[in-house]
Amino acid sequence: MIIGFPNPSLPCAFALGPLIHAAFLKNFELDIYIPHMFGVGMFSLIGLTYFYITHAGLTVLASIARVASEASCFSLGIFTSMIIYRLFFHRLRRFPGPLPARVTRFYALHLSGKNVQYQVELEKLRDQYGDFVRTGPREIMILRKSAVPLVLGAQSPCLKSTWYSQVSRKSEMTQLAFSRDVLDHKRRKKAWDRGFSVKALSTYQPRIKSKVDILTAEFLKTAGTPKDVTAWMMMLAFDVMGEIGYGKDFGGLVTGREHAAAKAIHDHMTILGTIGMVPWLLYMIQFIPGAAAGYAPFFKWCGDMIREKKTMWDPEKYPQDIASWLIKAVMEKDVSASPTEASLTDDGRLIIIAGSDTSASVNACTMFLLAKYPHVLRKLQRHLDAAMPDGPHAWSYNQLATVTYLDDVIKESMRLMSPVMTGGYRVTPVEGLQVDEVWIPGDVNVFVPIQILHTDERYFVNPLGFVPERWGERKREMGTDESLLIPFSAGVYKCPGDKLAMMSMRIAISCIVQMFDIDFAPGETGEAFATDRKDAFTSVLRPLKLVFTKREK
Ligand code: HEM
Repeated sequence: MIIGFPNPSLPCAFALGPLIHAAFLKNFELDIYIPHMFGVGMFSLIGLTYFYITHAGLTVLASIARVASEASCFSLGIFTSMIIYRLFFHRLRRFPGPLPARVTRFYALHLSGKNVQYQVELEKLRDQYGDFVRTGPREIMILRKSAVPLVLGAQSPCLKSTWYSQVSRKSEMTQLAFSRDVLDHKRRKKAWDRGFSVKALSTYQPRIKSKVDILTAEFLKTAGTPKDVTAWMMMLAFDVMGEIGYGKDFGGLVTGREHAAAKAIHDHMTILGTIGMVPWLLYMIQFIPGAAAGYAPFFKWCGDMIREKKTMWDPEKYPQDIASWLIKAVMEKDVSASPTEASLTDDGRLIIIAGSDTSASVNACTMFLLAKYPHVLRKLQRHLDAAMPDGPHAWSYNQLATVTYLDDVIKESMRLMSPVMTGGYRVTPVEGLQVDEVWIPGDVNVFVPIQILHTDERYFVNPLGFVPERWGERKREMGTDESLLIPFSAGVYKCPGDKLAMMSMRIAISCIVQMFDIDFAPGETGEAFATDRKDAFTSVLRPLKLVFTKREK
């Protein structure tokens, strides 16, 4: 018997749920406050239990049982309210989409978790529901070419969505890519851009070539025997980014083994890519002791490198790598400087994460496509031979500028097998966004899935064919719209490393193609490689066995 004390009945606890939801939860960007809510929830439960024991004369067990049933009723009230609201009253209620997706982000996690091929699941949703699909309680996937400038373009009013708060909700504590503060992002991007200037790129070019030389020497040594290009292109990309990013050698190409830092990233990529479907879940995982332990070698490597570079800083020396450009801004207290030690270290990780898997994926996919379409390989070889008739010894980056077909091949490879498949999530401005005949309300997450757009038959003739000529000699005939090729995204959040990536891919692909014929290894069809690409924000590829045979003169 409790006399004179608050005695909330179970119906009261249930009724409190919708009240809290209507007054508080539904009006905030909850994703980033989930840990706080858990904290408040736990604190309240313990407090209430203590109260019933000390002030209401209940035994410990009775008190726990009572709080548990009240908490269950309260949760039931909240979830019932949420479900009813999301289904029948939400501003997106009229948009088509699967029922569970309207209710919870966990449905996206379920779709992604099936086979880590979210891009395939999204394609099915597009086929079933059309160009505007409600893929989450407050998320719309848009498949219209007019959405590209509106959502991603330089003049777009859309900002980065909650997806980018998965590490911290404070921009000054995170890497550039996760900065949601417009001014912070704009300021900091200038430091990155300096690291990709024409002059900086010219210092990187011979160093990339020297890494590619190690790779081609290895291919030459073992010519005719099957090579896993997925693994080798990854080691090349990491060695390149170690060199260009930090002036350090990961040593993958020489040892033939993945560096511990690289392995730390790859071991967790698919799981993190999937959990990222529910950004607040990913945000919370970092608070679980030991959950990020697998990443430790990578975090340590980047942290050590940044510290070492700061200690050895020489203001007189022209920066030789991307990290040095970022550190230069910090040392000179430039406005573009990474604001905190934490954000600088996180930027340091971004250098490797952003620059390696993406380029590795394009290189491996291009090798696959050249093996599958030998007439394209032959044509590219003819163009390279014409530009550099004296063969590999006369290879020159300047001469490559005349081989426009090389860029056509790379672009077509990125169109057909985009290394970033789904792409960045944005949030609409308060006044909403008009896309053709459809008005999307404000404060709604939107995205244009890159891979599906790239293979949309309305926008690309023969969308599943590998036709590099669509970017060159047949551009007009095929009506190619370059603005719809967005492997590097677009607008203010566009990849600043695009020119470095293009340079690096040009060097790698031209050197390999100039020296070798490329075929599938016996028993390898490339079928699984092509169809089983995982979508972990950047793509994760299966091994692919190819044979590189030295070309006859
Ligand atoms: C083929 C290679 C590459 C592809 C396809 C690619 C693709 C992308 C895409 C799609 C984004 C935007 C992601 C979003 O909207 O959230 C991005 C951002 C970024 N990329 Fe790349 N990238 C590549 C290579 C590189 C390289 C070599 C670097 C050099 C370190 C780099 C650095 C960055 C950075 C710093 C951002 C964040 C930009 C921002 O938030 O403003 N990327 N990249």
